[in-house]
Amino acid sequence: MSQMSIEIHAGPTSHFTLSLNATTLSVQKTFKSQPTSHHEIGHRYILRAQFKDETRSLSLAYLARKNKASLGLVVIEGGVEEPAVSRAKAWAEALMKAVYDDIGLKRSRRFMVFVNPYGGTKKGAAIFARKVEPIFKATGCSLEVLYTSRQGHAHDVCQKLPLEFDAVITVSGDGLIHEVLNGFAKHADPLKALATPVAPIPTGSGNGLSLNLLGIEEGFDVMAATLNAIKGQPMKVDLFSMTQGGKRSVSFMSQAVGLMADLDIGTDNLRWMGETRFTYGLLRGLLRFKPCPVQLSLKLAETDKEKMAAAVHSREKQKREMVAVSTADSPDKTGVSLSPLEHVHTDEEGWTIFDESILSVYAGKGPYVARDFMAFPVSLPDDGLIDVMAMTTSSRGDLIAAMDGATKGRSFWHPSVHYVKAHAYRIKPLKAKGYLSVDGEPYPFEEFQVEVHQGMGTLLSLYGHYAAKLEFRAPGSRHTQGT
Ligand SMILES: Nc1ncnc2c1ncn2[C@@H]1O[C@H](COP(=O)(O)OP(=O)(O)OP(=O)(O)O)[C@@H](O)[C@H]1O
Repeated sequence: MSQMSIEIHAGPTSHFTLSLNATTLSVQKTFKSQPTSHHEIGHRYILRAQFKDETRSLSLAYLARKNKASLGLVVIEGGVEEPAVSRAKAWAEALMKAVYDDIGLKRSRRFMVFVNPYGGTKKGAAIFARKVEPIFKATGCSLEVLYTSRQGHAHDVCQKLPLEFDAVITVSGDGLIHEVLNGFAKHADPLKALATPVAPIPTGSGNGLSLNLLGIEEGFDVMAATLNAIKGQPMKVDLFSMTQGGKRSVSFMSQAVGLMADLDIGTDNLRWMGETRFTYGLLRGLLRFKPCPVQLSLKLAETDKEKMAAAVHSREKQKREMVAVSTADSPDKTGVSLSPLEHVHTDEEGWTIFDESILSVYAGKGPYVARDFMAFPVSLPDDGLIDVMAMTTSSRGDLIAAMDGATKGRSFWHPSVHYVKAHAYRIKPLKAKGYLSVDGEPYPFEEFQVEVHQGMGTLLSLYGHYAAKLEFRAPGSRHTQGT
C-alpha cells in the first residue's frame, strides 16, 4: 500500500496529518505551524474512521498506550476543507478496508454482552460502563447488554439465545463463561450455539481464559480484552463433557479435586482478596497436606513429558507461518444434539488406574488457570486431549519445590508432578466429603467422568493460539517422564 495522507483541522491553529501505511497509521499533530506529538498506530489498534457529511469532519478512533501503561481510547476529529471532501471519504474507506475487510474481519460487530456485577471484586458493571462500552460505541458495534441478576441467569438466556450475534461477551470471570457454554449446550441447536465465539472481558478473580487468550501481560487488561472482542478471529477449541449421576455438563477449562479444589472453592469466602486468595489457598493446602482419597482412572494418550513439550514446540513453529484461522476455514456445525459421548461409564477396556495416594487431581486445557499458576503449560487448544496432573502424598518437601515456578509452568517438569494427556478420565471418591471444582464452580463431590470433544467450542483470539510462553526444561535438569 502506498502512503495515503489527509489533513484534518482540529482548530484555527492546529491540524492533524494522518498517513495510512501498510501496517501503521501515522498521526502527526501540528500546532501554530510547529509539529508537536507524533504517534504510529498499528492497524490492529485502529477501531474506526468515519467521514461525517453533516459536520464535514473526519473522526478517527483507536487504542493507544499512554505513558507505556494500559491501553486507552483516543478519538480525534477535525474538519475537512471542501475540495478535500471526496479524498477524505476515500481515505476513511481505505483505512477501514485495510484494518477490517482485507484481513477478513467484519466491521461493527454485533455483540450479546453479559455483565456479572458480582464477579471478582464486584467492579464488573462499573468497568463495563466506564471502559468497555465507550470503546464498543466508538467502533460502531451494536450491543445487547444484560446485567445478570442471579447465578444461572446467563445460562438460562443462552439456552434460548437467537443465534444472530457475532460473539458473546462475558464481563466477569471464568464462572460466567461456564454458564454461557452450558446454556449453549442445552440450546435447540447446540453445535451451532457453541460455534458462536465467546470473548471474555476479565473482571473476575482468576480470569484464566482471558490470560490464555491475551497472555500474562495483558490477560487482566480489560482494554486489550475489548480489542480482542472487536478484532479477534474465531479460534476453535476443545470442550469437555463432564458426566455425573447421569447429568452431562460442559467444561472448558478445568476440573479439580483435593488441594487444587480446596484452594478455589474452599476460599470462596475470601473473594475480597481478589486473586490473592488462590495463593493463600495453595499455601494453606500445602501446609495441611491432606490426602484426597479418590480413585483416578485414565484413558491415556501420552505419558512422555518431552513429547508433550515437543508437540507445543512444533505448534509454535506452525504458528509463525499461520495467519489466524478465519470462520471460512471452519464451517459451522449444526445439529439437534451435542457430539455423542464415546467413553461410556461402563466401558472398562483400555483404562489405566493410577494407584498412588492422591493429594490432588487437576485436569484441563489452557496453560493458565490463574495469573500465578500455569497449570497446563503443554496443553493445546484443539488436540482432542485433556491434560491431567496428579499430585501424590509422597513428599511435602518435593511438592513445595514443585510449586516453585508454578507461575511459569515449571511444576510440569518436576518429577513428583504426574502429568499425562488423556482422551478421558474418571474420578471415584473413596470418602464422602470433599470439593469438586469445575471451571472454578462448585459441583457435588461424587463420581464423575470427563471426555474431550475436539473443536466443539469457539473463542475469539488475536493470535490464533494460546498466548502463553512454554518454558522449556532447564538444561542439565533431571529427565522427567509421566506417571
Ligand atoms: N448477579 C449475580 N449474582 C450472584 N452471582 C452471580 C450473578 N451473576 C453471575 N453469578 C455467578 O457468580 C459466580 C462468580 O462469577 P465468575 O466466576 O465469573 O467470577 P469469579 O469467580 O470472581 O472469577 P473467576 O471464575 O475467574 O475466578 C459464578 O458462579 C456466576 O454464575
